[in-house]
Amino acid sequence: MSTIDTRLIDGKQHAAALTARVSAEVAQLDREQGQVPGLAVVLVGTDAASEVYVRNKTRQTSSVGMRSFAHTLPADTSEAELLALVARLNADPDVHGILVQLPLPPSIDSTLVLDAIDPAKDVDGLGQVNVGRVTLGHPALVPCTPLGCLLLLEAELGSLSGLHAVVVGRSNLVGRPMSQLLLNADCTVTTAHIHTVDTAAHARRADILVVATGRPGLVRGDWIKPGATVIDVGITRIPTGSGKTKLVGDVVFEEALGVAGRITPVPGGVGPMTIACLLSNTLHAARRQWAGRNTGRAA
Ligand SMILES: Nc1nc2c(c(=O)[nH]1)N[C@@H](CN(C=O)c1ccc(C(=O)N[C@@H](CCC(=O)O)C(=O)O)cc1)CN2
Ligand SMILES: [Mg+2]
Repeated sequence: MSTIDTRLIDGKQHAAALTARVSAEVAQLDREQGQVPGLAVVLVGTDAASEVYVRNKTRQTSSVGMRSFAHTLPADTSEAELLALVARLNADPDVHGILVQLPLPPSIDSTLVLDAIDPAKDVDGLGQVNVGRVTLGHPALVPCTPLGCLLLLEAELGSLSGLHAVVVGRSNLVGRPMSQLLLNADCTVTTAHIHTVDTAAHARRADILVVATGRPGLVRGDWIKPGATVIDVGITRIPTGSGKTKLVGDVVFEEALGVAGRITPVPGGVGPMTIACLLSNTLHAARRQWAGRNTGRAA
């Protein structure tokens, strides 16, 4: 049986190209107009993975020439204290983007906090105004991970019009906005989730298969239509047996090779695009605030 020569989608390379474009635009804005975008990142508590992500975000924000404002709050911060910080950042003219790192401690209502962010500064696109705009197909600030997936798909495939996309997972962070973005890109979209009967059968019909469940090894090689493009959003750290650990996705990578036409590796696929898209969203948000408009890019 002949196998397909599966092409790896290099997320690091795509992310580096996007980051370089943002960096060049930031330098030009500073040179020509003396204006510098600012991003505030808020971390509550000491979750180890979140600390790493926030450190990477603040480092990359500074490295593209933007102002970075880091706010690290203790795990016992009250909802009212966090809402007060968000209100201060909403009112701060040097802050054009606000990101509250998730997950928040269970004592804090994430929805309340995300909805308190000024929609014009909501560079994570997780507040109800931007979610609603994406759903209506209107210009919006779009959540970073699904935006990164969409940019990878468009860079690899060109027009997505008419393709059948299957999204496995319906989280507010990835699955739901991903399905909406693919619908807006004129795909025929199926969203599979924990209650779906025979997810494998749906997956086998996908030209584009996006998997965002956080369940390592869920998608086997025989779930993939030969030649399909597979975007693996899952990132789970698992033990390797020798006291060491490694990162894996939701797709059994070795089984996908020879079946998928293209696939994102884990690590080095979708992950790097998340922060690059955050920088890009911050630049878009700043431009719109300076222009006196408060909407984001076309969704
Ligand atoms: N407010 C938000 N919270 C969270 C988001 C988000 O977009 N907004 N996403 C995730 C975490 N995340 C950013 O916050 C993120 C996850 C992974 C990566 C990444 O580059 N992963 C690398 C591997 C990194 C490693 O070695 O550990 C990869 O996949 O290659 C970047 C950002 C949850 N919270
Ligand atoms: Mg994201």
